[in-house]
Amino acid sequence: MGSLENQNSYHHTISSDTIGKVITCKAAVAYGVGQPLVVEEILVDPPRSKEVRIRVLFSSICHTDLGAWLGENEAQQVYPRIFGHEASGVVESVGEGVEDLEVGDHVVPIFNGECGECAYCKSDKTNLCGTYRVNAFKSTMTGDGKCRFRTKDGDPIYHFLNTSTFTEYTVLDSACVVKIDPKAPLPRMTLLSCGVSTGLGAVWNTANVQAGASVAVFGLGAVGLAVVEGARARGASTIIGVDINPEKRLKGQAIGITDFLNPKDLDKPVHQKIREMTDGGVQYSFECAGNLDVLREAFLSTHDGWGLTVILGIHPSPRLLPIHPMELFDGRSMVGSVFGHFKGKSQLPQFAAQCMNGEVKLDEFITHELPFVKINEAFQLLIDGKSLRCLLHL
Ligand SMILES: NC(=O)c1ccc[n+]([C@@H]2O[C@H](COP(=O)([O-])OP(=O)(O)OC[C@H]3O[C@@H](n4cnc5c(N)ncnc54)[C@H](O)[C@@H]3O)[C@@H](O)[C@H]2O)c1
Ligand SMILES: [Zn+2]
Ligand SMILES: [Zn+2]
Repeated sequence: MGSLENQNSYHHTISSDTIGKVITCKAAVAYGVGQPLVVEEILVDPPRSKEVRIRVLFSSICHTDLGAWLGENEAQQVYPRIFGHEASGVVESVGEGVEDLEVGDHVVPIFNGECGECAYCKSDKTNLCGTYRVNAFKSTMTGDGKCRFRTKDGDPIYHFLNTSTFTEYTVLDSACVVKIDPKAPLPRMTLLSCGVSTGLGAVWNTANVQAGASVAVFGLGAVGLAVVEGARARGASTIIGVDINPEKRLKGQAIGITDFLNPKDLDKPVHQKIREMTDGGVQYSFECAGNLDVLREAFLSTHDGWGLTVILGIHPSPRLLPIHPMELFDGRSMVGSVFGHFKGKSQLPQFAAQCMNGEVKLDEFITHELPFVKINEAFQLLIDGKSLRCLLHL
């Protein structure tokens, strides 16, 4: 395992020997809520019509994987299952009818697919595809409703978020695979598969933050810090980072927060403090902690009349929004953002170019690297608040 920089010229040779055949490879299989993942050999079927099989080279762990594995957030509880949705890799083979991808292409999977043809894909108001949108309650392939993974005993292993990347080989609908410039460093492109695109996109596409704006970001994990990076790149003049983990202050400052607040250190609710600091409230707040009490604080931190709160965190059921409808009469609004409102297949290549030319800085986001077999350690780093993204080498 070399350093990140060495891998910027990473190349993986794909042999044609496996095309059309079942592949035996290593995967990290979840057998139950919160149980350590088991790294073992599984069988991966060839891709069927409009599907693609990928050799996953790098995968990182997003809080959504953690929440699903802990049974905390909205997700179907079916086992055995292969989690993981933030990755990069190379196309090993393509099924019938796949025209835009070929063997050897460098790709990132997207959990929120884009068919390009349905009413949703043709609308510029949404990035939710009618067929391939993210669905936490789906655990099989779209085409035939079956699994492409099996245990060595032949039992099905279920899929997760259209992707399942904690495995050396995975099968995806081609609508959920984005081709990336082969010159782009794959280790860093892994971040574009979820966390960084989600955070940046929420600022650029969902809120459309402009230069000079004031912003508050609640939860400084990879998603929240990508919001910070997006706000910095747009020239926001005030970027307040809020986190209960004091270690996030330095990380936030390295990327671009102008102020850090730890709600535990305050003698008043954090929204009151933010309103005092910003002459009545920030223009934009972003909830990236997945906590409804935090969401209420984020909502009340914005200025009345024009404040906008963007929800990025995934919230547990069955609680509902923590606001009274009359509070909306004060002119604050709230909107959800999935995958930063990026239409993955059509817009991610351009975003990747902006990351490569330095407009967006990705340096701070990969804090750890581990071999795939140490995946449970990587989960623990995220649970303990020590890592932003731990890059697993498969
Ligand atoms: N909308 C989407 O498309 C999308 C995509 C990716 C992730 N997510 C969700 O975004 C959230 C963040 O993901 P991540 O990978 O950055 O997670 P993370 O675990 O790395 O970061 C979460 C941060 O929130 C902080 N936090 C926890 N409780 C808090 C509180 N009460 N007040 C302030 N800060 C608090 C933690 O200390 C941590 O720094 C998760 O809920 C995840 O499921 C949504
Ligand atoms: Zn994610
Ligand atoms: Zn579509």
